[in-house]
Amino acid sequence: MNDGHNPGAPIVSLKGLKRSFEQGGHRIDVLRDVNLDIMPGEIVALLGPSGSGKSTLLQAVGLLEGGFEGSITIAGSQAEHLAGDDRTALRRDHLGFVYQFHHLLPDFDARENVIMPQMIRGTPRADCEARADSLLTSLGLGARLTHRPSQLSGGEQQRVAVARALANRPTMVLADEPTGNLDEKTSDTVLAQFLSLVRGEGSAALVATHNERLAARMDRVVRLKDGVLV
Ligand SMILES: Nc1ncnc2c1ncn2[C@@H]1O[C@H](COP(=O)(O)OP(=O)(O)OP(=O)(O)O)[C@@H](O)[C@H]1O
Repeated sequence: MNDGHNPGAPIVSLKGLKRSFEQGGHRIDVLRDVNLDIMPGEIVALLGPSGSGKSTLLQAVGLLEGGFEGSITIAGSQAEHLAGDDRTALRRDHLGFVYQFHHLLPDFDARENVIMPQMIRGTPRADCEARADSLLTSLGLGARLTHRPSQLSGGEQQRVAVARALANRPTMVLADEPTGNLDEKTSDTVLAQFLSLVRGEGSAALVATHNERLAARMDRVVRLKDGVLV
């Protein structure tokens, strides 16, 4: 991982982050001045009404989109101007992603979906499979390793996506409404498993949600309002 990172420093630091979009000839300032430090291992809930910019903020931290102003530091690296392979490497070495919809590959089974990020990194297949089986088993899917997404329930699919996000031992997991597509009971179970796994792994996390009750289970809650965190 990044080796210039001082363990006492934030894993993510945003300073003066701004993002605007043109909509119907108008400019809307979605992020006006976002400042946020997340420490290693800290799990932060990102709350805000629909359209307040939660996904936009996660895209900034995930180095998924350009067009931001301000400073984005990830694991000690100044990331906002990184491009190409350097940007990809920082993302691959430090970040894991979970979305509202699982985005699993339909033709691959649970284990194969989870090993994918590690294979891309060049980890030997046997090590990838051992890691995948251990993650899936700790999420209660030990008997589902060779099931394809279509053979799994929504909650099971989302747990596979959680295992995939953690496969490379990310320093930080970015989750955008990770249980937003599940019924309340399943959402509670999957979120509890997600939080316990992330804590056990020592990863930090930034989790966008509408759900105050779920947010209260995290270490800290930040709220996006009118383009700033309050
Ligand atoms: N690529 C884009 N082009 C134009 N406008 C955009 C773009 N992406 C986001 N927006 C606008 O930015 C605002 C914030 O969107 P964003 O998806 O970040 O909100 P959100 O808080 O994640 O919402 P939700 O909770 O509904 O997912 C919205 O008004 C949206 O329409």
